[in-house]
Order: sequence, then structure tokens, then C-alpha cells
Amino acid sequence: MPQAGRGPTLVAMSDLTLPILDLSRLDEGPAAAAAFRDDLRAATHDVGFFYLTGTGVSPELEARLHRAAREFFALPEADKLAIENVTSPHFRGYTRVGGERTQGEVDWREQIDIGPEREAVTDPDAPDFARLIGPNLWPDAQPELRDVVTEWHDHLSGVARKLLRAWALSLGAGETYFDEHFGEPSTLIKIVRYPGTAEPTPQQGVGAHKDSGVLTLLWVEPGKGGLQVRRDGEWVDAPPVPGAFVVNIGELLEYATDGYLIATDHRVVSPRLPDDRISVPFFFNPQLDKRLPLIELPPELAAEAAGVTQDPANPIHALYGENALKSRLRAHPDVAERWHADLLAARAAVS
Ligand SMILES: O=C(O)CCC(=O)C(=O)O
Ligand SMILES: [Fe+2]
Repeated sequence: MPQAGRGPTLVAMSDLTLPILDLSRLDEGPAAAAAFRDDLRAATHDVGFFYLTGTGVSPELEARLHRAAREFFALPEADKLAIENVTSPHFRGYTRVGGERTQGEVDWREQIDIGPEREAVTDPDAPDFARLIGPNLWPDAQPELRDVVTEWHDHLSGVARKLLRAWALSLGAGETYFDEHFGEPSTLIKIVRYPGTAEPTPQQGVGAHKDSGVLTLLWVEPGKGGLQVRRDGEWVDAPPVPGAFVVNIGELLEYATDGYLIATDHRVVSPRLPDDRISVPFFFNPQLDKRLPLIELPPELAAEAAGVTQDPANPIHALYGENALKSRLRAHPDVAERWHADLLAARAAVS
């Protein structure tokens, strides 16, 4: 574990070193907090990925989440399919292995997607992205899943807010800059299982991608490798560190800082049979109808901002909800075709 008040510890993995930052330094007086913010800014300017300890998430809560995830995937197929995501217009519920895509290629993972628990919007004049709002699908056979996920959600939302305040200060903005622009956050928790494969060549657990939102806090089952981060054109391993989250930023925070902070490509390589791998990414994003404005960086940071080139095939929209809807329609074509064929047709017509 890193010591409060020191610089970040570095973990060597092949060529890459990912810093380990200790969030509790924010509560250890102004000097430790300032040092944490400097390390945070440096880590996300240089690599876009780091490990985070000191989050206050207890080993007991981690163990409960881990157990609940294992129990969910061990349910009979019929119980999982009873909450299959094709029954939800809001992209919630269970996705069977092979039901999701990254860059058009099938991902070899099964998962349950859980977002803010809300009623569906019935107003016909609501924007298209309001279709993402709605109830989750919870398994009747495992009522305790909802309790542990709710606790996880509340803890990790607090960690995310703390990090965003630290980023805001470290980038020369007011401490509550992001709070003001976030509103009621759009969160997404995925509980994911990557089955083992027997193929001799590495298989796509999840294909190479940058996260499309602001911030991701990733919990990985202890001892399970497979996550790789692209650094200088090479794929390097980012194995789990006990008691730490893997944290990375997404394209929206890169965009908001004109490329000063970087969103980095990553992927998961399937485990080899008989192994499998559980992970739980938590995505933290603004309210659907909010925009994430550009941060006016101080000149010394602005001079080091790489700029952001917009990909015409994948443009970043001003409103968060438009970005979220686009990602969901692409990742889950079967849900899109069943519930949102009108949107697909309208989008095909303009592109
Ligand atoms: O499962 C993992 O370790 C990473 C998953 C991921 O990158 C994602 O779902 O965006
Ligand atoms: Fe990701």
C-alpha cells in the first residue's frame, strides 16, 4: 500500500508503469491533498489509467459484491434469460455471451447492466435519449443482488465525486465545477463474466475501445489478468492490484480538457479454460440532458493539451444523452432493432 504524503508508487508490468494513487490523502491536510491532485493530473495526462486505493470501500463490501456476481452467473440459464436485455427498451438486464459488440465485433462476455432506478418517460415530446431512462431488471431468484449493487453504487458515486472535485482543482477550475455541470449523474454498473476459451490465439473478451463517457471505476476479481492498455502502440497488461480500483477516464473528459487528459484504448483478452473472469465496471457520467463544457485551462497546462480530433464516424455530441444513446444503440443492436427501429432508420437516413 502506498504511504500518505509520498509520491505515487509504481507497479511495473511489461513496459508500462501505472501509478497507484491513495484517495485518502485528500483528507490528510492541504499538502497531502495538493500532492494527490498533482499525481492525479499527471497520471491522467500521461497514461489515462491508474490504480486507486484508500476509497473507503470495505473488503466486506467487495466480498459481498464478488459473491453476488458469482451467484448471479451461476443461476440457471432460464433465470438469467427471464431478465434478458432484449425485454428492456432501456438497455437494462442480462446480455448473454455474444450479445454485445465493440467496433462491430462480438464480445465474448455475459453481463447484467444496471442504471439509475427510474420510471420510464412517457412524454412523446421527450428527446430520443430519454428512452435510456427506466427501471432495471432484477433477478427474482436473487433478491440480495439489488441490495449490494445499491450499496456499491452509493459508495462509488461518492468516490467519483471526490475524484472529479480533485480534477477540477488540479485543472485550475473551481472545486465544484463538475458538480454544477453533472446534475443527477447517469451511472451504469455492469457485472461482467468473461468465460474461458480453448482457442490458442487470444480471443476478444471486449474489443479495443476508449470509454465513451467521463470516468470509469473498475473492480476486477482478484488474481485475474486479461485487461490490457495501449501504450505507445503496444498492448501491455494491467493486472488487478489487491484493494485497488483500476480507474480510467473516457472521451468526454478528454474532450472537456482539449486533450490535456487522455482517454486510452484498452481491451480484455479472454481467459483460457478452465478459468473465467469477473469484473464490475462503474461508469459515472452527467445527467442525460447536461453538456460537459470545455474547461479553460491555465496557460501552462493549455500549452500541453494535445487537442481532440473528432472522428467523423463517431462524433462527440454536446449533450451527454446523445453520446450515451449512440453508444447503447451500437453495442446492443438486437435491443436497438426490437425497440428503437425508428431511431435507427432516422439515423441511417442522415448519415
Ligand atoms: O472488464 C474489464 O476489465 C474492462 C471492461 C471495459 O473496459 C468496459 O466494459 O468498458
Ligand atoms: Fe472500457
